Amino acid sequence: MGLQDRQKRGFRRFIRSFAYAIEGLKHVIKKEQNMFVHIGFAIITILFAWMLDFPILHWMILLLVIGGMLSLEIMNTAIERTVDLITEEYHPLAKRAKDIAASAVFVFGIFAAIIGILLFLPPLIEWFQIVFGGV
Ligand SMILES: Nc1ncnc2c1ncn2[C@@H]1O[C@H](COP(=O)(O)OP(=O)(O)OP(=O)(O)O)[C@@H](O)[C@H]1O
Repeated sequence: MGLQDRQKRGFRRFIRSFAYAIEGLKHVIKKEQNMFVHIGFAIITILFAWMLDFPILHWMILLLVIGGMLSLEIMNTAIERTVDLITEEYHPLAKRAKDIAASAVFVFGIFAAIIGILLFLPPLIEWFQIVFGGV
């Protein structure tokens, strides 16, 4: 969207904003190693949830956590790039901004891991008991 288009409204602008969002998404997937790792974990957890036949409520929690984690990582990347745009020199405030943005991902990651344990541990224990219980 050109800067001159900012005042325009309407459906075409709405659709174009989707195209720009997809452009941003493609960029982080291709260029950001952390994003690659998060997507890998997301795929593995979804496969496990499917194998363990998660109930609908557990699927909803899992997808919410995955969506939150990926969105936060994308927002962290946006903040990193904005800081890089402002300065390429070492600056304590640039460090502070990047570290704080990264800490948001870290905090969400800790809670995502706890939720993951709460969701996966009981059905995994049950699965082990069924498979190895008779041994
Ligand atoms: N301009 C800067 N001034 C001071 N410290 C910085 C600056 N840029 C980065 N840092 C510090 O270095 C760390 C790593 O930054 P770097 O730019 O290498 O990676 P990133 O921006 O965190 O992520 P990516 O590897 O995806 O670019 C930051 O978290 C921050 O602590």
